[in-house]
Amino acid sequence: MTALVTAWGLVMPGRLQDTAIDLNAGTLTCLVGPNGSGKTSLLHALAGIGGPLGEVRVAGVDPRTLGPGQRPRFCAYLPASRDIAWPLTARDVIALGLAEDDDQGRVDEVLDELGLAAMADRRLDRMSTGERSRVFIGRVLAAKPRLLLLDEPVTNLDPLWQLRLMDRLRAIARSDGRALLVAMHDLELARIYADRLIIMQDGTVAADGEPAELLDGPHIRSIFGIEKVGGAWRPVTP
Ligand SMILES: Nc1ncnc2c1ncn2[C@@H]1O[C@H](COP(=O)(O)OP(=O)(O)OP(=O)(O)O)[C@@H](O)[C@H]1O
Repeated sequence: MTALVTAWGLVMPGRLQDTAIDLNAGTLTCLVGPNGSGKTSLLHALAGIGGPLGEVRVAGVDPRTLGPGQRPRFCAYLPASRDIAWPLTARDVIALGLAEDDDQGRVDEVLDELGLAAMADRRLDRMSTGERSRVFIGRVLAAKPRLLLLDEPVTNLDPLWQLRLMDRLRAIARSDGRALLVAMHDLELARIYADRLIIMQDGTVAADGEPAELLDGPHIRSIFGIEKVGGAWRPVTP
């Protein structure tokens, strides 16, 4: 199978070692790793945040070279920090994610999808943290990008919305043949939803494979310092 996304030569001194990654169409890949292991740095490198480095191709195109009108069609990035209280409405923020030839009607579809229709005209600074998170997620879903890069999308969401969002993300990958790379800390959600798991450690890919195999293998103990005891994760005791 030809990869939808190929990237190579991604290097950020002290943050990301020389990294290459391929992502297939129709797959949801979860990116896990301890704090400071390089998950956000890898997403930044792919999104071109802080300037382009290395090479990135999405369906043969480097999205980092495109203008704001076309780029959302190829790649969208959800930052981990969503505490921005802009005086904009949910509708305004989601519309920011559209590509230039998108129909504005798409905004209503996204509002519905994320349970935000009733607060479409409410300002971000008058929303709860989880509601605001859903609005920012709506912005990156708006233009149906081929590559979706999401940094901790379920943080701040209640349990029902965590599951609804992960269901939706998996369905988006499958039905539209897109590639999703999702950084997260919840290993059990990753087990349920990921088609593929990448474990980062010290700015590099330490393991890459089938989620259940990696989560039940030796990497979790050695990289995270936790282990399953009686069905629950516990710190490894010396
Ligand atoms: N802007 C920056 N400049 C220099 N170093 C940075 C910068 N941002 C992060 N780092 C360092 O790069 C390394 C990787 O950080 P990164 O944010 O990619 O980790 P992460 O896996 O996303 O962590 P977390 O789970 O805490 O979000 C860390 O050692 C961090 O201290």
